[in-house]
Order: sequence, then C-alpha cells, then structure tokens
Amino acid sequence: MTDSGECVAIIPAKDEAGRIAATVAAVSALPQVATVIVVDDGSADGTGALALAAGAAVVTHPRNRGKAAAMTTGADFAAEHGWPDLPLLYVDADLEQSAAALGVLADPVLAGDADLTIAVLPPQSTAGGGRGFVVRLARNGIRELAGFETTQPLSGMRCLNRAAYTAAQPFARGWGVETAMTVDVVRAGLRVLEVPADLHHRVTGADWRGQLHRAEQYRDVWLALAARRGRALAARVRDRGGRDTPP
Ligand SMILES: O=c1ccn([C@@H]2O[C@H](COP(=O)(O)OP(=O)(O)O)[C@@H](O)[C@H]2O)c(=O)[nH]1
Ligand SMILES: O=C(O)[C@@H](COP(=O)(O)O)O[C@H]1O[C@H](CO)[C@@H](O)[C@H](O)[C@H]1O
Repeated sequence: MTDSGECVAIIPAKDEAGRIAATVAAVSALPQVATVIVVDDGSADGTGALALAAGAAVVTHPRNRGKAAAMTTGADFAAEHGWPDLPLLYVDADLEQSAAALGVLADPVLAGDADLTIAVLPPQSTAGGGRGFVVRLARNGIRELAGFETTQPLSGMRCLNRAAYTAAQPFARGWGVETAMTVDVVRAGLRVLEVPADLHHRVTGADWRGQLHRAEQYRDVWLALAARRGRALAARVRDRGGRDTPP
C-alpha cells in the first residue's frame, strides 16, 4: 500500500489467481491511487494471498456473494480504515497491465468535473461471443429511466465520488450493479461521463460458460431495472398525491 494519491481503488475478485498480481501492480502504480483494496469474493484458487503478496489490502468473503456485494464490502472497508471521503475507483481484476490506463477515469472526478466516470473500452483482441442482448437491455433501460445515453453500459471500471456512491446505495445485486448505478446517479442530478480508456479484459466467450454468464447478467440487469421502474412509479404517485392534498 502507498499513502499518496487521492482515490481508493477497489478490486472485486473471484478466482483471479492468474491475473490479480499484475492488476494490483498496475493500479498501485497510478499516482491518483492512495491505496488498493482487493475484495476476495470467496475464491478457491488463492487469489487473496496473491493480492496480499502484490501489496494490496485484502478483505475476504468466506463464501461467494457476487460482484455487487464485493464492491460494497470494499467501500465499507475504505470508510472504516481511514478513507471515508475519497472517491472510489472500481477495477475488474482481469485487466492486468492495461489497468495502468485507469488514470483517465480518476482525473475528472478528482478535478470536480464529474461525479461518476465510466470507462469505454476499445475493441478487444479477441471477439466476444454474445449478440449484445444484455448490453441493449441495459442501454435501453438507462435511457428510459434516466434519459442518459451510454455506449458501454455494463463497463465495470468506474470512478465515483462519495456523493455519487451515496446516490447509488444500496447497490443492485450481482451483475445489475453497473446499470443501476448509472440510473441512480443520473437521477440524483449528478454528472456522469463516459471516458475512453485503453483497457483490455478477459472477453466473455461463446461457450456454455459464457452464455450462462450472459443469462445471469440479463437476469440481474432486468431485476435492477424493474426495481427502479417500481420506484419511479411510486415517486410519481407520491408527487400526484402531494399536489392533490389541500394545503
Ligand atoms: O461472484 C463474483 C463474480 C465476479 N467477481 C469479479 O467481478 C469482476 C468482473 O467479473 P468478470 O470479469 O467475470 O465479468 P465481466 O465484467 O467480464 O462481465 C472480476 O474482477 C471478477 O473477479 C466477483 O467479485 N464476484
Ligand atoms: O463488450 C461489451 O460491451 C459486453 C460484452 O457483450 P456480449 O455479451 O459479448 O454481447 O460486455 C462486456 O464488456 C464490457 C466492456 O464494456 C465489460 O465491462 C462488461 O463487464 C462485459 O460484460
């Protein structure tokens, strides 16, 4: 850990033994990063020990709880260990050396020009195996609920200040977290910015594992959007009730 810099990096990690050390090293070297916290989300492959050896602070979920829960655990750990106010930089564990490009996400938040930044990745070296169903579901839902256009609505690399973090609480579960975060932060009147970043991650393939991952993503994004539609409707009903109530 280092103690210079201005944001806290949080890396949710499940069975990332092959990649976590390189990712931690690249993130630790960013001048914008004060400390790196890895949340080992019930890994069975020694991810936590490797992260610790690479210099990260490590919090462990004894059992797998999903990406969103790991993100919350990391933020709680940061708040409890002396960084209650710093912006949070969320980083997927599979970026390896390319995580060195994440500074562009932190800069606009640290400069006060954005409350939430989201990385837009370039074309990856291997093609993905999906047909974009989840991406479209998320993009259309964000447009409908927040009137905001996204190019990569599922992108997990994000930097947000504490106002945006608070607006996004509680996180939607599992793979719905990114879509819901964007909706909640825009609807709170905060500023969201997509930023191109030269990041390279493990692309989800076309095999059964990849399709299962997409099915789980689709379910979680759908549930997150349904919950927010319900909230928006309840708010409209409340507003109408307020207007109809005599002073
Ligand atoms: O139950 C889980 C599943 C995934 N992850 C982490 O969440 C990030 C994103 O996962 P992945 O790269 O598998 O999904 P993608 O972003 O490609 O859809 C990675 O750092 C994973 O190790 C996690 O913390 N808990
Ligand atoms: O390329 C994308 O936009 C999609 C992958 O789409 P497919 O499931 O291959 O249709 O989502 C993945 O890539 C994102 C980068 O934008 C990641 O951050 C997402 O977590 C991942 O699911």
